[in-house]
Amino acid sequence: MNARDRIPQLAARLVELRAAYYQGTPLVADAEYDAVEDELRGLIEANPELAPVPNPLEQVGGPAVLHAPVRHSRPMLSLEKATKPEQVAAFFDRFPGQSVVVMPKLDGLSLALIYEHGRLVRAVTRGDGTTGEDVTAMVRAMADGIPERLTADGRAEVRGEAVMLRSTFAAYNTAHPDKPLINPRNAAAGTLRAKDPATVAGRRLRFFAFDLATDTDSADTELDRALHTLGFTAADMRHCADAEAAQQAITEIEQQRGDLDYDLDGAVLRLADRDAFAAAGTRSSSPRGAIAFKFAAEEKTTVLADVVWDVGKTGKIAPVAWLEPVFVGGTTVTRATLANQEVIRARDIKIGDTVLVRRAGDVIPFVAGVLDASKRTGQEQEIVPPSVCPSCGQALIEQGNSRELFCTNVSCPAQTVRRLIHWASRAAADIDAIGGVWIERLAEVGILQQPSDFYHLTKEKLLEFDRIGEVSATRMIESIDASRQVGLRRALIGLAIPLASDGTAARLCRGGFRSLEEVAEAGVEGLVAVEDIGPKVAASLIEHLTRLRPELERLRAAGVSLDVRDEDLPPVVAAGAPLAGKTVVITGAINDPRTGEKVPRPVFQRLCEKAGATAASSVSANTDFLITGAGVGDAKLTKAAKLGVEVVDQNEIWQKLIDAQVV
Ligand SMILES: NC(=O)c1ccc[n+]([C@@H]2O[C@H](COP(=O)([O-])OP(=O)(O)OC[C@H]3O[C@@H](n4cnc5c(N)ncnc54)[C@H](O)[C@@H]3O)[C@@H](O)[C@H]2O)c1
Ligand SMILES: [Zn+2]
Repeated sequence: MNARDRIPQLAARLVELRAAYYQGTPLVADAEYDAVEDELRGLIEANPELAPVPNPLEQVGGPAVLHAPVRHSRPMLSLEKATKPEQVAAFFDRFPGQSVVVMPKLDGLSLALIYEHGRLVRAVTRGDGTTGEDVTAMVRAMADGIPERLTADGRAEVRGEAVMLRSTFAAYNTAHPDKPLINPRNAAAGTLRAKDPATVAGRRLRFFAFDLATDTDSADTELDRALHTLGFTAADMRHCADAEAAQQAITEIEQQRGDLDYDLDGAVLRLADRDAFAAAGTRSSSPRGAIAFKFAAEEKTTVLADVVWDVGKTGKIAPVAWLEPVFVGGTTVTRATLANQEVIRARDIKIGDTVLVRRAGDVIPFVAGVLDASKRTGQEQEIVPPSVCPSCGQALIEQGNSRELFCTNVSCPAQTVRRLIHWASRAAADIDAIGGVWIERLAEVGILQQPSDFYHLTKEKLLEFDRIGEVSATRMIESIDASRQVGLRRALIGLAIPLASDGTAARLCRGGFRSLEEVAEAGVEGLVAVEDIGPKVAASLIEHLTRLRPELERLRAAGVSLDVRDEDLPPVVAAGAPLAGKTVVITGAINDPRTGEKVPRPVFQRLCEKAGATAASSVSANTDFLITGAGVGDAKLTKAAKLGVEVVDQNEIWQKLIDAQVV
């Protein structure tokens, strides 16, 4: 199609997509929307005379269909996009000698907060950039990080992004399987659009500031200091003197992306000095003093080709989406979880649908829902949960609010394979020379049925298989031999007992149990006496360890150690322990300052414990120190500041550990 026809078509599509998006019902994922914008931009650049009037690329946001319109004192604009280092360098060249801040481009919705004589008088959405909507009441009710009063005279306008934290989003969806939110951005927009805070309980938002204008010059001209002094949490700004430093900061933000508690879709570069930013002025739809560097999309749409019900190691039967391959979150995804039948029902997902796939951070790829049901052709098929186990045929049972399905047949073949694979996994016995495919094969022919069977495999038996040669057979046997030292904690993990987590196994070791048999004999009362082990977990442990008693005996007979290992014992507190009596929370990446080597967090935690500290997993009023490594998320720091918890850099702690000869 020629540009003359294509341009108006793309322009109309943009208008349509924006309208839907700003209404809170996007029709496509952002990546697809951006592709339409990019194509249109490219065509107009090549054919400027064909630019549509009006040109949607020079307009901001969505249509102003607003209940309570408020005109902005100055437009709320988009940002010019950059994808290449050259564009970052060009930005620096435009502003020689200026300091630039690089910060995450938060994926929420922008708000303008207006303060008069130090009081919050109005909170307004961006709207079409010229006119926004008054959302003051909902912002007051639902958003954290927005002070009601400021020590600022005259008029002050703070702009920033209201986001739903990923943790809030996840907690809400767990608590409301029947009315799930599709992604944090949409959820934030929907929350502020609600008429009544009661209908959106549990959906709190957080505000991060990135812009400030005042009509007096009392505030600092440096943006982040000024925002901080006023009592705002600003977007995490890093000062960069040149393009190279900025590129480095962008890379860092992208690497941290998975560890942060909010979605971000890029990094923003902006002149650090407020006056310089204002003086740089604006283009039709973006300020000149800032650009946005885009990251790879964490959400894309693709076709749901099929749903397969997968049998897990504890017998849970979970729906797995088979997808047309899609590049999202940095990899090609072909499988994603659909969680359970309630999620499928609540999100109204059918086979053949174009679905939104989300892969953010370390979370397993997830089918978030169907964006545009009008794409349906009528050929889509209902996803029907099985009534019997796809592996053994036993009738399934349903459990819990989300009606999870379970096969309770202990000799179910699929479960057997899953359990064997789990026993061999790194967190458990770590038999790394035998992969899942071989475990499945050995289980099929009946040689492997339970963990103890690994220890009766011989090289001769393995060599009977066509595709196992001398070298791999030797490696397999060596790997099995090494795993005999598995010990109490990892053996318990390897047995995959429902409700018992890796943490449970660690707590039992620290609680003084010396062997798996001792745990099995302790009774429910004996186990709940251990800190942080509840009655349900204890009951499950006793039930399953009693059932597994003969297997424990077989493992022992095969020379497998089920005794506690030294490294899992409660730490011996060093004399003159420098952290005695302190409760600490560790966050960020930890590196040994003497070697610069990365130190896994559990290892560092153990060192702190040896120095007398008690480690906790989240910051509370009881925390003495928040120990920070590299790349710490704002959420924890903010919480620490709020609770008056002292924030201590890892290097200070390392010094104490070194001085006390703990390391
Ligand atoms: N899926 C869809 O159909 C659809 C439709 C329209 C727009 N979109 C998405 O919306 C976005 C485009 O919106 P846009 O062009 O209005 O915005 P933009 O990408 O140009 O960015 C401007 C916005 O970034 C936000 N922001 C976040 N952190 C910031 C920071 N640290 N400093 C400054 N601003 C910050 C502000 O809210 C500001 O309004 C794109 O990501 C696009 O994919 C999607
Ligand atoms: Zn089964």
